[in-house]
Amino acid sequence: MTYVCDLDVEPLHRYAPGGYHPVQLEDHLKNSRYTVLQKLGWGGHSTVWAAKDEINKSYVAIKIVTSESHESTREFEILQALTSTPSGVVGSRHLMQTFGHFTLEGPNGTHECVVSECLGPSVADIVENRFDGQRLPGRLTKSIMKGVVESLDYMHNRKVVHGDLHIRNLAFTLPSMTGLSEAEFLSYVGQPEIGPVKQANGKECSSTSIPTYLVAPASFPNFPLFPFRGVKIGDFGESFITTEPPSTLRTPLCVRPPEIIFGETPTHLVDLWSLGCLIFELVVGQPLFDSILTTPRILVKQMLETTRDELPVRWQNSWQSISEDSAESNGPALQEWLDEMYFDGERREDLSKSEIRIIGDLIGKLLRLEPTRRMTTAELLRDPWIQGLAAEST
Ligand SMILES: Nc1ncnc2c1ncn2[C@@H]1O[C@H](COP(=O)(O)OP(=O)(O)OP(=O)(O)O)[C@@H](O)[C@H]1O
Repeated sequence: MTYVCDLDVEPLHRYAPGGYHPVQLEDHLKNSRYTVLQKLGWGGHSTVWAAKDEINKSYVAIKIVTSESHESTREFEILQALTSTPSGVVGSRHLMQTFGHFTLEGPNGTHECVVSECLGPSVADIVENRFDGQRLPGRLTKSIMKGVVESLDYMHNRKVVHGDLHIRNLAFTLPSMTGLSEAEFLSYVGQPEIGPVKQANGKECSSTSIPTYLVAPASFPNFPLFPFRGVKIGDFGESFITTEPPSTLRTPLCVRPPEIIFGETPTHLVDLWSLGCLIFELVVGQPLFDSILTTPRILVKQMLETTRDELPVRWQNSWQSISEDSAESNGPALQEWLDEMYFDGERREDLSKSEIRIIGDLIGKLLRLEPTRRMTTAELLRDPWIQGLAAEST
């Protein structure tokens, strides 16, 4: 049976045994402790909902993982270990707070659920929707950069690797929602927009595995960028402890570190590569490496051109087998590319030429093909320019 819905959201075929749990607004979860009010988003392995916590009279995010995926317990344990530190500790301030986890039985199986703080729109969403796909003001960019470096340093000191760092996984911190009425909360995050699910022949949906309607992710129409409360790193679904690395990572291709492309076991050094890509995209408003229709071959060629590094010897055999032509460098090198992209005469240019030089130098030290040659977060935090930045948070 084929089902259709006019909303362009999570794929309907994933509402099947092993897949997503069919959630409807006003559903009560965990013995009625939580009431679902709005959808926050969805990913390859979960749908995420804003819910009222009837005990604490506050609002939380509940990530309901597909029933075939059992990684959320690990995600919860990592998050809890990271955020159990008092909130004043530098580094932990910029990590999503987590409150608990539970399991949910449904027509598609048993789903693990993680309860965490409700965050606002992602940095990518704000750039797209508020700044017309351009770039954030330089002051925010620098503050976010400092917060992310502090957080990564905090995580790496605790032997935790994020594994999926990019601007879609950075979300703006919301003001406190405790004590707000449901109507006030919804006026803030946005009223739910729903699209009915029908059978392809127009008949009503008859399967219990499939929701009767899908919900668009919250649009946060009244989200004020100022006063700026900082951003937090979310989505710890790929995170791991350095002593228990996975065999690979599912980081989006355009920010995937070269060692993952060449099949090496991930280490904390993957986050340093991703940080270099993230800083470039934050500053410029556009990803460093092509994100559309890219392939590992195109990507590695761009990495060689941009970094002007030699490919480590141990990867050269596999590179020969995937590259059709020689890897000669004919594109712009990193600093040249950063200058060209930042001072393009079309977008906001409120960082100075000397700041762009410093940022280019730091990105260059992170984007080393040989993972062990990358600048560490401890070294970044000793950099005088980084030290002079303020990471705003509440
Ligand atoms: N705590 C939160 N507050 C607000 N929105 C959230 C929160 N957690 C997740 N979201 C939203 O839900 C989306 C999906 O969450 P997340 O990326 O954690 O899911 P995922 O299944 O691990 O995704 P993928 O595996 O595809 O990366 C996010 O992009 C974000 O828009």
